[in-house]
Amino acid sequence: MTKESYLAQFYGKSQNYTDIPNKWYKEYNVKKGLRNEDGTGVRVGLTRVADVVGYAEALEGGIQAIPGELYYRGYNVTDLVKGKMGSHFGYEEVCFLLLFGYLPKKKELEHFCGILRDCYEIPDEFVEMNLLRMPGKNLMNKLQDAVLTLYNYDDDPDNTDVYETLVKGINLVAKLPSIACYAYQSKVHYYDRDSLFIHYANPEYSIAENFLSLLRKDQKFTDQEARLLDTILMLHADHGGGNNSTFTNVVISSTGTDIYSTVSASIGSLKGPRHGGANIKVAEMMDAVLEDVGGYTADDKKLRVAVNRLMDGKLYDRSGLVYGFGHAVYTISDPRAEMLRACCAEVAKEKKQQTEFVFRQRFERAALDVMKERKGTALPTNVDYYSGFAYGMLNIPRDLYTPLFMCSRMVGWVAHNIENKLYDGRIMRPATKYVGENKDYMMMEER
Ligand SMILES: CC(=O)SCCNC(=O)CCNC(=O)[C@H](O)C(C)(C)COP(=O)(O)OP(=O)(O)OC[C@H]1O[C@@H](n2cnc3c(N)ncnc32)[C@H](O)[C@@H]1OP(=O)(O)O
Ligand SMILES: O=C([O-])CC(=O)C(=O)O
Repeated sequence: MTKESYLAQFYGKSQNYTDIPNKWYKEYNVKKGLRNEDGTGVRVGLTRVADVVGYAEALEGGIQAIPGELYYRGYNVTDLVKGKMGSHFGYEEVCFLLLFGYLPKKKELEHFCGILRDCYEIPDEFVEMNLLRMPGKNLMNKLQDAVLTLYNYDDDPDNTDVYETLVKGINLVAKLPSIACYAYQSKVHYYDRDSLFIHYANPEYSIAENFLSLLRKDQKFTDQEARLLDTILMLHADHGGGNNSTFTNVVISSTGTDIYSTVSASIGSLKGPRHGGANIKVAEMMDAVLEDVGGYTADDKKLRVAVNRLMDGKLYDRSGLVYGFGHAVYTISDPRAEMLRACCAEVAKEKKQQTEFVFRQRFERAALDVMKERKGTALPTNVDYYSGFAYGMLNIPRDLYTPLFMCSRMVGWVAHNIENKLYDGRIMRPATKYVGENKDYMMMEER
């Protein structure tokens, strides 16, 4: 027998000793996934950073489904997105709002943008040693690694004072888009065998403009493209304290560890396909669906069959999931998906990608119908369903979909980290119930 087959044998045998029957969770009142019976999340904190509204309390008890809304520091994100139209870039304004709690005056925003832009530059040796010499085949893993390495570039990395956390956090918000681009160029060069180019960050640019300029060989982009990316960044900047990566952030930070360790853990969480990693899964799933149904002209019946095949684990990754649908808080709709759908409709016209967009909408309708029929409850389209489509129209490669989500969410992680340090501060330490038996140790020869 090989070593591996011994391991498989031990693993098989272990099931007799380690099983936890499902009914015990109910018996011991354990909230699986930190969820209540009705699917709502167990309350683990108080926040004034953002409000994710997906249901109301019904008069007769329980919850009532309502259209989703998202507020940053009390401002509806829809209004924030509308408010920047034709004037400033909105992501920086949202960063200010999330970090400081109020909308900046013009001068305040200018100063804040100046501070951010002063942090864009990445030291040459960091790029050479950590990104070019050590390319990563998955950018989220590489970015975890890069963030941990930034610890070494900080003179006082273990200082976790609130103000220091703010300063270090702003530095990360400013630097990570450039690092993500460079990590991508390195991956493309060394793993995908394509040409390498590394542009320098431009301190005149907003974060969205800077990202497009670093990514493209000719560094050119249109204002419309930068504004679309800016809107996407705004929509991903925060999602309350309960989403997995933000919760991870405060759990880790509650031990008193440094911000680099904390953020690296959040990146690991966001990578998961049931969280931020769903944006890449949607893109791959749509390729599989397109192939399965025979192209864009497939009728609605074929699309419904494809949804059923996905749910039965017979198509794509066999997980049974239709990526880009369902949410832990939103019931009827995710406001970010609604906004992104509208943005995509507009840009698809200009980019002549209406065939793809119409197909995506038709698949969405088929998925919503089939999932409602099979699950008995509506599962909403979530932010990840249209974000990848929008990135695609900006010629942003798939490798960068989840990293872009991460770059945007960094500010939310920092804001919640600070809030938690200020107003909770206690080490997170929930409990588990031991449900095994205690046994007397047996000497080797007695077993
Ligand atoms: C930025 C973000 O993180 S947004 C979410 C991105 N993730 C995805 O798009 C991945 C697909 N979606 C999912 O996996 C889930 O909907 C999650 C993780 C987002 C939410 O999970 P939960 O809140 O635990 O799911 P919920 O309790 O609402 O699910 C109810 C039922 O619908 C099923 N379901 C939920 N979403 C989906 C889906 N997308 N495809 C198929 N079935 C689904 C669940 O399996 C469950 O079925 P069951 O009752 O037969 O066991
Ligand atoms: O809130 C959640 O669980 C997931 C989500 O949409 C996000 O983090 O943006």
